[in-house]
Amino acid sequence: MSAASPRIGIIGTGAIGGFYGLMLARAGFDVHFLLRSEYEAVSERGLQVNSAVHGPLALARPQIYRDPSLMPACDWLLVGAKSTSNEALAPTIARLAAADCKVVVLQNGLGVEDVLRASLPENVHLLGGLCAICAHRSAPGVVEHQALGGVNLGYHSGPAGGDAQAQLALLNEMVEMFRQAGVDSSPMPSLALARWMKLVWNVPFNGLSALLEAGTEALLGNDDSRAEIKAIMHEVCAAAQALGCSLPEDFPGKLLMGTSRMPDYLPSMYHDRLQNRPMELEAIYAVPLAAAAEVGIQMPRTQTLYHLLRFLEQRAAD
Ligand SMILES: NC(=O)C1=CN([C@@H]2O[C@H](COP(=O)(O)OP(=O)(O)OC[C@H]3O[C@@H](n4cnc5c(N)ncnc54)[C@H](OP(=O)(O)O)[C@@H]3O)[C@@H](O)[C@H]2O)C=CC1
Ligand SMILES: CC(C)(CO)C(=O)C(=O)O
Repeated sequence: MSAASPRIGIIGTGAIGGFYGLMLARAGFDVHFLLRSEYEAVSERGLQVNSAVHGPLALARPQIYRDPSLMPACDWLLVGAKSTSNEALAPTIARLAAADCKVVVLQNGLGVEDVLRASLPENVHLLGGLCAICAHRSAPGVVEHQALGGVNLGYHSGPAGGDAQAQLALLNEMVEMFRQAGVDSSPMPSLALARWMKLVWNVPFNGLSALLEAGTEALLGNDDSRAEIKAIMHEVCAAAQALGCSLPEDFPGKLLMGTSRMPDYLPSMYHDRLQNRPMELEAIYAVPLAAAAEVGIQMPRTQTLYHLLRFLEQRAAD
C-alpha cells in the first residue's frame, strides 16, 4: 500500500469491527483498532477470525489502542460498536476524525447515524453500512465467521449534501477498498431503504432469538414461530412502504428462503442477552416503531416483541 493509503480506524473491535478491520489490514490498508475489554488478549495473541468462507485468518500484531487519545486521526472511521454505545462514543469519534473524514456506521437499526451527527464537525461525511454477515465473538480477540460477509453502503449527511454524484463517488471509495480486501460491497442510492431492508430481517429474528433462546434453524423449523416471523416481516415491509421505501416483490419470501440456506445462526441480540449486555432495542425497535407511527402505521406484532424484550432487559437489570 502506498504512503498515500488512507488511515482507517475501527471504533469497537468486536465481531464486525474485528472481521472487517482484519480483512482490510490483510489487504495492506493502514488499519488502527480501538479496543476495550479485549485489549490485553489482542496485544498478547493478536486478532483471529475463524472463517467458514475464507479459512483461518489472523493478524499477529495489529495496531491496537485502549486509550483513544493515543490513536491517530483517521481518514475513515468504521464504527463496529453496538448502537447502544453511540452516545458515549460520539466525542471519541469526533476527536479521531481527520479533516474530511468519512465515518461509516456498521450497525443494524434505524436512526443510528442521527445520534452521532450532532457531535461531528460539518466537514465530516457520515455513511451507513449494512453488513450481511453471520459472525460472533467466541473468545477475546477471536471472531467466528459462519457465512456471508457483504456490506451495502449509503450516504447519510455531510459535505456532499444532496449531490447524488458526489455521494456515489464517496461510497465507491469505500466499496473499492472493501472489494480489494475480498469483501463484497455495493453502494445504495438510499440509506433509508438499505436500513429498512435490513430491518425486515432483524426485527423478527434478532428479537425472537433473544426471547425464545433459539437460532434460525429452530425458529424456521417450527410452524408457529415461522408464521410469526413472516407476519412480522410483512408488518415491517408495510411500514417501509408507507415511508417511501419500495421493497422488492415478495421480500419476506426471499429473506426466508435465504435464511433457510444459511447455517444455523444466533443473531447478535441473542449473544447480547446471553452475555447480559444491553440489547439494541432502541435502534431495531423503538425508532422504527416511532417512524411508522408518524406516518399513521401501527406495528402491533413488533410492538409486542419490543415490550417483551424490554421486560427481559429490565428484569436482567434488577
Ligand atoms: N455480528 C453480526 O453477525 C452482525 C452484527 N451486525 C451489527 O453490527 C454491530 C456490531 O455488532 P457486533 O460486532 O456483533 O458486536 P460485538 O458486541 O461483537 O462488538 C462490539 C464491540 O464494540 C466494543 N466497544 C463498545 N464500546 C466501546 C468503547 N467505548 N470503546 C471501545 N470499544 C467499545 C466492544 O468492546 P467490549 O467487549 O469491551 O464491550 C466490542 O468489542 C451491531 O449494530 C449489530 O447489530 C450486523 C450484521 C451482522
Ligand atoms: C441478517 C443477517 C444474518 C445476514 O443478512 C445479518 O447480517 C444480521 O444478523 O444482522
